[in-house]
Amino acid sequence: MSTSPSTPNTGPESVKTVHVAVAAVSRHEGGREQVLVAQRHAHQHQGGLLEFPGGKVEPGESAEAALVRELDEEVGLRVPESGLGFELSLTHDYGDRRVQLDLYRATGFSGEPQGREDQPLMWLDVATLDPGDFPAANRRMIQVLALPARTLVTGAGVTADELADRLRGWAGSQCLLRCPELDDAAYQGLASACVPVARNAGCALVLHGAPERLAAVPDANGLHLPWREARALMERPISSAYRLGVSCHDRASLEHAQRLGADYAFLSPVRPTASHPERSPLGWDGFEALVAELDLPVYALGGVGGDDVVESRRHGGCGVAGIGFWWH
Ligand SMILES: Nc1nc2c([nH]c(=O)n2[C@H]2C[C@H](O)[C@@H](COP(=O)(O)OP(=O)(O)OP(=O)(O)O)O2)c(=O)[nH]1
Repeated sequence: MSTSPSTPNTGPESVKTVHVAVAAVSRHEGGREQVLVAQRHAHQHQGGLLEFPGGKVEPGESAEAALVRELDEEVGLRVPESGLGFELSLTHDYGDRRVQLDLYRATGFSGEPQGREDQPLMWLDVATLDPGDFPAANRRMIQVLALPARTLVTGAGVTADELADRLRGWAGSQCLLRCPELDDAAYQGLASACVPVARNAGCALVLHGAPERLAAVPDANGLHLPWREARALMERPISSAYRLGVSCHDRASLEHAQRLGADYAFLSPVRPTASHPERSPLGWDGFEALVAELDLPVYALGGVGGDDVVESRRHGGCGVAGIGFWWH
């Protein structure tokens, strides 16, 4: 699942790798993020399916320049390169064609979208995109778009006021309120105070612990199960209207999280950490080996930095989680 340059396959059944740049052209409607989606013509490769606008990168052209050109040619939008944020690069083998897809999020654009190649266009909510409507390579792209790149785990002794201070500058992230020192009553009081704080900061607030904690503070955005809670469950304990995460350390726990219908998992430790010196780090290759083949977005946790998002995604992850990179 790692990225690879668009070099030709030299194997016996040589299939050329086509380098394609695509954009999730993004807008906000009623507080929800929507992206522009087109339907591929029936005669095209992966015809009839939905796609993100974009196209092949010409020889000598950068992916960004290709996107600026394609978005104008295909959907009549003017997007400066500065309006493109890199999200993910992946390769996918369709058997008859191998594609390297570079996904960008386009936030700064002007013009009204129009299907210049007579392709139907629509704005769809990111949270409800159905990977089954898209080519297979888009599954991971959709998972990555639907989740924040960073999960900020709170440090010891957090208060609502301190959280308000610390969340400044982290809009768009997900905050995990982790307070192992608090009993349920104290946690409920703190969580209730933190819901508006996170909302004002533009962050999703995910509670940590047993499902009852979310039932007590239903305005939170989700629940993260420590492994000791997740292991005892046979099915998803909360509605799909909430985000569900699970802490995992090995393949068996990741597969269990996937069976539970989790929306994401943490996998740790990727690097050595002071908090768990007894656990041997997976390293990025170990991380990749565990998440490959899974159909579950996984955050890299343990000694990772806020800038390791691209590294995580290069190794099959959806982003990074941690305390150290934002709390200290
Ligand atoms: N534009 C776009 N292409 C995608 C997505 N997902 C995905 O697998 N692809 C694949 C389908 C195609 O094999 C390739 C894009 O090629 P293209 O649209 O420029 O060219 P094409 O195959 O339609 O036409 P041709 O020039 O090969 O005849 O990338 C996506 O979301 N958007």
